[in-house]
Amino acid sequence: MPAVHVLVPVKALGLAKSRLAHALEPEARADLVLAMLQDTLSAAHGLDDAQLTVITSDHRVAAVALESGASVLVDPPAVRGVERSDSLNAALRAAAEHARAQSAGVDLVALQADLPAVRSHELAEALEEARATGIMIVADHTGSGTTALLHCSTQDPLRPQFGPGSARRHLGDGARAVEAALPGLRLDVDTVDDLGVAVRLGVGAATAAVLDRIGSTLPFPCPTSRRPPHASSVPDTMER
Ligand SMILES: Nc1nc2c(ncn2[C@@H]2O[C@H](COP(=O)(O)OP(=O)(O)OP(=O)(O)O)[C@@H](O)[C@H]2O)c(=O)[nH]1
Ligand SMILES: C=C(OP(=O)(O)O)C(=O)O
Repeated sequence: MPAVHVLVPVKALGLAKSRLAHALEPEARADLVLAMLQDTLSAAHGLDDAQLTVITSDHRVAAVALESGASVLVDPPAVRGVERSDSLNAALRAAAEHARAQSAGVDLVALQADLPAVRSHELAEALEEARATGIMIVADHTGSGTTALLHCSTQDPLRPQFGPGSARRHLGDGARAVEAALPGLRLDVDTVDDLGVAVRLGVGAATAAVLDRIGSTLPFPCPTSRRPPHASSVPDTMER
């Protein structure tokens, strides 16, 4: 039985990363989404005793997830193919129930899929804090969103409230905020500016390779700097 089950939701590629649509053609955007997912999963695989599940209804996303060693859960039927405001949280609730049915006491982490600069040690640090505290969030680099909801040492059902302004909702619902800096874990990439910051922090190998191929129109230098495989310190170019 795993000690922690990491749940990573990804919507259909045709709908994903609409805030990058002005800068990248649909196929390039899809490739970038898949690459950021790969790098996020690689970092999560570095956690001790972890099981990973990607929740998606997209076959290309599912293929990348399976190749990385994650399990795949299809979106629950009520939300499949429908852009409803709560479909993301419904998908996470269903996945959390599934994970708990497999292993009642498992810790849960609902993790964003667009964290190309995240490091395993950042996830481990957040998890350690949550194991001592209970329910915690990692707020995103803007302070308003949530990149991870950690649900440790509790039998309560997961209550994900992702979406714009989610940090405040999670905190209002009793979650505590992880205080450590964790710049890669906080950097969810939604805009071209976010992507530029991620490149300066050092993105994972999959994202770097895609940016090297598609990034000629982006306003920062590609080829990108790849992060060292076992980097444990934060570069001083870091921005939050
Ligand atoms: N499985 C699943 N994942 C979802 C769903 N809706 C959103 N997601 C994922 O949840 C995360 C945050 O979603 P959004 O902010 O709506 O979408 P995004 O693709 O990150 O960016 P925008 O299109 O620019 O809003 C992304 O990783 C999405 O792929 C859903 O209905 N089902
Ligand atoms: C869904 C969220 O983030 P974003 O829309 O930035 O991907 C969130 O922060 O809850």
